[in-house]
Amino acid sequence: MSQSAISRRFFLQASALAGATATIGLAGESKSTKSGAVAPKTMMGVPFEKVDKVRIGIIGAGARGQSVMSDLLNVPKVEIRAVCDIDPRMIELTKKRFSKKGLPEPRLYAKGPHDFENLCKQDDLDFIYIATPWEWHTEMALCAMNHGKHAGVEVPAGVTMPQLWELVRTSERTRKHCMMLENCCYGDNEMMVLAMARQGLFGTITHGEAAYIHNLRMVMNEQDKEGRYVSEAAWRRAWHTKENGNLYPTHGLGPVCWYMGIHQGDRLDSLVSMSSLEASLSEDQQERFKGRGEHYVCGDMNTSILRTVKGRTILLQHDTVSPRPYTRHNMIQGTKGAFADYPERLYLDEVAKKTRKHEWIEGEDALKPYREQYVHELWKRVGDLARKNGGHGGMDYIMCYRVVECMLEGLTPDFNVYDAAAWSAPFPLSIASVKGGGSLQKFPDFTNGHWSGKA
Ligand SMILES: NC(=O)c1ccc[n+]([C@@H]2O[C@H](COP(=O)([O-])OP(=O)(O)OC[C@H]3O[C@@H](n4cnc5c(N)ncnc54)[C@H](O)[C@@H]3O)[C@@H](O)[C@H]2O)c1
Repeated sequence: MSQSAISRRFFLQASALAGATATIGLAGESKSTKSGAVAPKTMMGVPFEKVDKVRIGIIGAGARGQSVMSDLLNVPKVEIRAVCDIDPRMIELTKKRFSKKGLPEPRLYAKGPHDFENLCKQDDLDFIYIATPWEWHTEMALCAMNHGKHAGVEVPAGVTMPQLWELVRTSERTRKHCMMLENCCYGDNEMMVLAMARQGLFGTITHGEAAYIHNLRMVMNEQDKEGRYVSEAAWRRAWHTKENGNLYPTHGLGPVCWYMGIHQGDRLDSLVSMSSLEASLSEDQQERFKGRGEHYVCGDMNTSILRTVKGRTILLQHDTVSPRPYTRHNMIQGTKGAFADYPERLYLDEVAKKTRKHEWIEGEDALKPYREQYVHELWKRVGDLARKNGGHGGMDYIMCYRVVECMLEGLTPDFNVYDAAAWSAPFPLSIASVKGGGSLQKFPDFTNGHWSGKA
C-alpha cells in the first residue's frame, strides 16, 4: 500500500486521527516516462508544511464565501488576512463581520476582476480559498499556487479537461496542494458510511449512486429591489444556455469516490452520459417572466454512468431545475449490504438472513446502534461545535476544521489535486458524451499511475 493510502486510511478509519501524524515527512517520488524524461513528482502523500497558525486569503465573498468565512473564523488558530470581491456589497458585509467579531480588518481587494492576483501576491498567506463562479476557479487556483500558496477551491475545480490537467501540473511543479473543498464528504452520514465501508460492513463494493438534484429555479432567478441579480442568479443560469451535461458533479460523487477508495487502489476509468429534454427552466421562465429571451440547452435531468478500473459502476445524476425534493442519492452497494440516503437507510445481508425480511433498517431508533458504532472520530470530537456553528448541518465546519488541522499538524490533506481533477472531470466528459449521443469517454489517469498504490 502506498504511503498516501496509509495516511488516508488512518484518517478514514476514523479512530486513528492521532496516528496520522506518523506520515509527516513523506515526499512524492519521481517517475521516468517512456521518453526517458523525468515526470514531475507526485503530490500523493505529500504533507502540508507544519505551521503554528493558518493565514488565509479568500477570493469571492458572496453567499458561499461569507458562509465559509464564518465557519473559518470559528476554527482555532485561523487568521483571515485578505478578502477579495468585485462586488462592493460583499466587501461591506465582510467589514461588518470582522468589526462585529472585534477582529482586525483583513486587507481588502476590490479593484476589478483581476485584483485577486494582488491578493495572491500578499506574502503573509498560507492558504487561499476560492468561492467565485465556476468560470474563475481554475485561473484563481493556478494563480494561488504560482504565488506559493495552497489553494482550496470550490466545486468544481475546473470545467474543461485542459484546465484540470493544468491544475495537476501546476500543483506538481509548485509543490502546493490544490484541494477541491468538497464539503459533502464531511457530512455526518457520509463520514459514517465511510467508516462502514472501510470496516467492511458492505463487503466488496460493487456500485454507487450519486447526484445533485436540487430545485434551484428560484435561486437562478433571484433579483434585489433594484432589479440586480442576486448571488448565483448572476452566473449559474448562463451555464444552462451554453452546455448540456452534468454541470455540478462533485457533491454526490466525492463521497462515493471516498467509499470506493478511488486513488487508493482504484480509479475512474470511463463514462457514458445522456440528458433528457430541456423543459423545466424554459417553462418556468415563460410563466414567471414571460421568458427572458434566453435559450436553454441543458437537459433537465442528466444521467451518467461511470465505470472504475476495478469494474465498479456509479450512477451520477444532475437536475437543478425540476420540482422535486433535494437528494444526492448517497448510495453504496456491496456484497454484504447497502446504504442509501434521503431518507437514510441501511440494508445488511446478515440481518435480513435472520429476520427473513428484505427490508431496509430505517428510522431514527433502528439506525441508532449503527450510528453509535460508526460515528466518525471527527464528528465525535467537534460535532457539537459543528452543528452549532457550521453551514449545511455542520459539514462545512468539520471540513474547515479538518483542513486547518492538517496544516497545523503537517498532515497529508484528505484530498489532493488528483481527486479535484477526477471528481470534476464528469463536467466536461458528460458534455462530450451527450454531444456524441452517449459516446464512451475515457478518464485520463491524472495520477500518472500512483492511483494503484504500486507506482
Ligand atoms: N460547497 C457548497 O456547498 C457550495 C454551496 C454554494 C456554492 N458553492 C460554490 O461556491 C462558488 C460561489 O457560489 P456562491 O453561491 O457564493 O455565488 P455568489 O454569486 O453568491 O458569489 C460569488 C462571488 O464571487 C464574486 N466574484 C465574481 N468574479 C470575481 C472576481 N473576478 N474576483 C473576485 N470576486 C469575484 C462575486 O462578486 C460574488 O460575490 C460556486 O462555485 C458555487 O458552485 C458551493
